[in-house]
Amino acid sequence: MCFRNDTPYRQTRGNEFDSESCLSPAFEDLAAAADGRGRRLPRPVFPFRRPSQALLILTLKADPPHVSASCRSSSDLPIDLGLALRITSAIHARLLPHSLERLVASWSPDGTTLFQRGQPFSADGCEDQSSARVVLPRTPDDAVANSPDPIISSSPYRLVSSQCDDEAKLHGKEDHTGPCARKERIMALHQLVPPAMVLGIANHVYFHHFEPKTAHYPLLLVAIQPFLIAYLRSPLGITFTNILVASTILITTLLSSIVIYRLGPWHPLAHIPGPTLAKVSKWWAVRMLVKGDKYLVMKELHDKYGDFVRTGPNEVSIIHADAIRAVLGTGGFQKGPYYEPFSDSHLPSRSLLNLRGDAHANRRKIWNRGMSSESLKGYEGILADRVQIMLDQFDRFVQQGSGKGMVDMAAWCSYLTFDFMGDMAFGGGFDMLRDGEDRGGIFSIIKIGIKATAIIAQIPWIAPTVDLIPGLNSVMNALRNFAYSSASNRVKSGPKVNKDLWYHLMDEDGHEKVKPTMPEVLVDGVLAIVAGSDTSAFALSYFFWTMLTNPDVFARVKAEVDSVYPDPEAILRSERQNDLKFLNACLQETLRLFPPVPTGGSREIPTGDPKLIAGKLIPQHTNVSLPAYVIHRSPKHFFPAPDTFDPDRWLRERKDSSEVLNQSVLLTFSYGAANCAAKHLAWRELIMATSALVRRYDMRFVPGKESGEEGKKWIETLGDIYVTETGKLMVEISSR
Ligand code: HEM
Repeated sequence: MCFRNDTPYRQTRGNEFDSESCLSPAFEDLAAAADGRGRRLPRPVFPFRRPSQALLILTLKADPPHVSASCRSSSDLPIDLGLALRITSAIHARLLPHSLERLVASWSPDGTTLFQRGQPFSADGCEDQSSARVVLPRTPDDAVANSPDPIISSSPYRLVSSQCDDEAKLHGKEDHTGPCARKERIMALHQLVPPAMVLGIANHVYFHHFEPKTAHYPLLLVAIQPFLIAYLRSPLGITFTNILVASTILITTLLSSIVIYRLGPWHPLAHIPGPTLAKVSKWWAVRMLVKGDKYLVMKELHDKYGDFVRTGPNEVSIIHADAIRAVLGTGGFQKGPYYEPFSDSHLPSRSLLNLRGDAHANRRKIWNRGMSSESLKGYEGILADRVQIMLDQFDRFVQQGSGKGMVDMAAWCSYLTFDFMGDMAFGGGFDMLRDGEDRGGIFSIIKIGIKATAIIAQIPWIAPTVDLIPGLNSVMNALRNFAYSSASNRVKSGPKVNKDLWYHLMDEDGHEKVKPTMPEVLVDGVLAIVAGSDTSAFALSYFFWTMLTNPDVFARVKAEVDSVYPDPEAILRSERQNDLKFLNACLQETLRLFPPVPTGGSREIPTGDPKLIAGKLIPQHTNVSLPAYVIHRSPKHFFPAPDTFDPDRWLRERKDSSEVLNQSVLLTFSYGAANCAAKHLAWRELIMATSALVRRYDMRFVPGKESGEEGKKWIETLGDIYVTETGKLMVEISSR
């Protein structure tokens, strides 16, 4: 018995391999399983489809010498060994190349290599030449193409592969680029389809049940799987095309499965109407945030669908009056994942806006002390100083402009509120009013920060991943650095004569058993600036815009302010502010029509049974939002003319029974335990700034080629980015 090859070979007759008794029982089992004739092997180590694929794993586990010991005749040996080698190569060439070498070497009686890899082995003189032909594979493709395994060789890939071989033989050369080779590759790609589809669906089921809190692991998982599929399933292994095809199929199946589930009648929110795109993905809402028209879209949707609209796969927007107490009131729900990105993950503490339950109640207690009537009285001096700087600057513009000054009212209102909040939270820090501009750029940083955060808040689970991307978190870094330096200045300067918000948040008068930590005060200081400056600035801008677009109303406001404050020098004293009834009504009406937080965040239904909200069952983990802008304009709550600026609706004695003024749905400052912590402070700020400016100046839209038409269109520049962003509001001022 002999084997011949180009490489050294050995005659085996007469040595121990001749013996019939050397057939190992282990190998006999494996061989039987390999061709599917004998009893099946127990579960293979890897979940391979074919019994023959399990062969080598078990063969290798069974120790290669058994393989060699089993060979009785020339035909046995090459078939079985060849089968093992080829299958090894086809499936494990990358995993077990050394095992392959070892297998060959250990078959050789003296431990030397009998064949070399890649060299053909023929069995001249052997009993069964046809089946004895062994080609040790160069590549996994070779291995499959030459496999004597009936299962491998009967696969579509094998058929094409052998046709290609035949064609190559016919033409006397191998063609790697021709149609045959292409067809061969396509057939190989087919092998990727079923596992990629199965994994796509499996991923959906997994993500659905174990909702990921970050995108790290899902992204990693989805990125790795195409490699595994290509590696385990394709005869061509990990190639660029294989990865591309496997990922495309996997991701397409995953997305299709998600879409089908979300649109299907089995979804727990299927009973709530809404736009199809919104039901499918929150990316729909990202588009609104980028455009800034969320408040308008929500209004349109509620006009179309009614009180309940499904605005996301797991999100419902409600404008029914009963929902306000159910969601925000006592026994309502906690803030949902929407708020997560609003926390600075680099700081060990969360701001009040992002605390829940007892932690929120404890911190809110400190804030409430800082917002008591006594504390507010203490802040008046700080506020009056800043309003005075604004008046001085405006006077200067009027003087320089020979009696007429031109100001961007939106910008100046922002300077006022930022400077005031800086004084309150960190004992100073901004001087935008004095500079007439935002020299430090902090103003724009905050704006960009809020917009970016509001966009990410639509898909909060990507926030931690985005945070890892260098450069993208530079906005938060800048804000944090600003807060750190302001805080250290405030600590150095010590308590102020006028107690500021920092004084209370830091518990400098020692009310608390456990003093708040520095990071806690820091994040709340930043919150005060972010939550307190933009909102109040927009409220002021809206007010002046509504005045300028309603000159009759403006005239009545002026008359009231003049009569309450005949002495212009007394305007910054707050004692008589409550007498400004019409001004109050105008502010109330402005904020009804244009709430500075137009659509806001959402609350999450906790794990457990569905909750009944305004007559509808809302399932667990649904995020419920109550869009103030839409609620405030509903004819069910404000009638007649809910879209019209009509301050008198707040003062009229209601004679007409059809008139509706449902104050209980006003969400300008939100509602419940987590409503605006500084509502009263904000109101005082609005009254003081508006009355001072109205008392001192006449105003009109800057006249120009469109005779102030541009000014009237200012309202179209409003963008809803959780708070509001606006364009320039150019106003001509002159002394009264
Ligand atoms: C016209 C001006 C203001 C308006 C319209 C306004 C509106 C709001 C609204 C709607 C919320 C709830 C936000 C939510 O739940 O997502 C809120 C929360 C808050 N606001 Fe204001 N705000 C104003 C001014 C201020 C000022 C001046 C300060 C700061 C000193 C401030 C501090 C806060 C804080 C700390 C919270 C979080 C309260 C909590 O979660 O317990 N706000 N505000």
